[in-house]
Amino acid sequence: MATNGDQQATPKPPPNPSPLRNAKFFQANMRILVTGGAGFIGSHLVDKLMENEKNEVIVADNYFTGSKDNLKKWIGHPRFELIRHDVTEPLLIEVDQIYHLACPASPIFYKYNPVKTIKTNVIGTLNMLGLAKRVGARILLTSTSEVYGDPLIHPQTESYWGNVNPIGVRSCYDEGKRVAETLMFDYHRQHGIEIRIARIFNTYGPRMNIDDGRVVSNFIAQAIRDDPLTVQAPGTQTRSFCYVSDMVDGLIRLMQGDNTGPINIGNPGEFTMIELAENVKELINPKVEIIMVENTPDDPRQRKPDITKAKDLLGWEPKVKLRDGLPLMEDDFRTRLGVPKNK
Ligand SMILES: NC(=O)c1ccc[n+]([C@@H]2O[C@H](COP(=O)([O-])OP(=O)(O)OC[C@H]3O[C@@H](n4cnc5c(N)ncnc54)[C@H](O)[C@@H]3O)[C@@H](O)[C@H]2O)c1
Ligand SMILES: O=c1ccn([C@@H]2O[C@H](COP(=O)(O)OP(=O)(O)O[C@H]3OC[C@@H](O)[C@H](O)[C@H]3O)[C@@H](O)[C@H]2O)c(=O)[nH]1
Repeated sequence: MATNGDQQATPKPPPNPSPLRNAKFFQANMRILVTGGAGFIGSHLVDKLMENEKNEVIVADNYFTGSKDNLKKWIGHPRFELIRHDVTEPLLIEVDQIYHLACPASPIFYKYNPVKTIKTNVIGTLNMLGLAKRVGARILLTSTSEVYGDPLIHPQTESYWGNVNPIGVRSCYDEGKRVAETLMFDYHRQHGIEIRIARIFNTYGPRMNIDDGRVVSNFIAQAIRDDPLTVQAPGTQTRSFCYVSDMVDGLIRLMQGDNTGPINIGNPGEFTMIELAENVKELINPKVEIIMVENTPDDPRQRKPDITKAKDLLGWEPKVKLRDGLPLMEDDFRTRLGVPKNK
């Protein structure tokens, strides 16, 4: 273990912000870009940012795993703009803040085209840092608990450097995010860019793609369809699940605060995948079967955030327990699948 990134930093003063920030006739006080804003977390973040009438929100998304449907209530709103854009290409706009989320997050999707995933993480982050540098914007990267790989310390603190396979099938994502974090700190140290890094732990909630492939969405869709819940062997591997409203609150606090991070944002409540399946069965469909299926390579065996930094520096901790969050997601999945509760 060694010192954390933000302790090593000797930041230069940030470049001048865009003159638009203080322009007399500028409609909104804060123009915010959300890359990946048509996705699961991004669209909930947009909802929250749009609640503030002083915010103007621009979403840039290539719709690989996201959808315009997630943003339909904002399309046509005067403070909202949606751009079909791939972050591996430069983007020339004027903004004050950048929430950089664009990247497929479900293992099935990020492994589908690994070269594109690593380009999104590396070239996409370079492009967004270039934009931040040109206009003097503050930029937040949604990094991941996957930077800890298959962690050898538990729970994971931000000072842990991780245990990552650099040539494995998950590397396009976890090594990609690690390079993205490096780029963030190099732009911070070399160019004085204001950076924020969130290390997000498994997040769930309404609007996840039904066939997203991640465990919570899989189990809920399976329970509603009366299909067996597919626990991947051995089933004793653990994850800690954060409800999306808590996640969005944490991201906004990090962006608005004074700390570069990296800061873990996640819910420390830890469950084995067998326990998660049992909870879904009990809450959603007591008749459903639980089966064991084959796992994929390099699946991390344990994962739980130490959130001391988030509590101390952001005054943040999650409020929604798993057993309260699952039914909220069930309602959304039932509506989209067209299967009412008492069919
Ligand atoms: N949900 C989680 O559990 C979790 C955990 C850790 C980190 N994260 C990070 O949070 C962010 C959002 O995750 P999510 O769960 O909302 O995933 P998601 O797949 O629902 O959303 C990702 C969005 O990025 C867009 N996108 C992908 N590649 C792009 C590209 N090249 N150019 C432009 N847009 C692109 C997708 O179309 C989608 O709208 C990601 O950066 C992910 O790595 C999520
Ligand atoms: O149907 C399933 C799907 C998954 N699983 C298991 O559930 C666990 C979680 O798998 P997920 O695919 O939901 O997500 P992972 O935790 O592996 O990766 C996630 O981590 C954090 C983020 O960066 C990303 O959203 C994603 O990479 C794994 O142990 C997996 O083997 C099942 O038991 N059954």
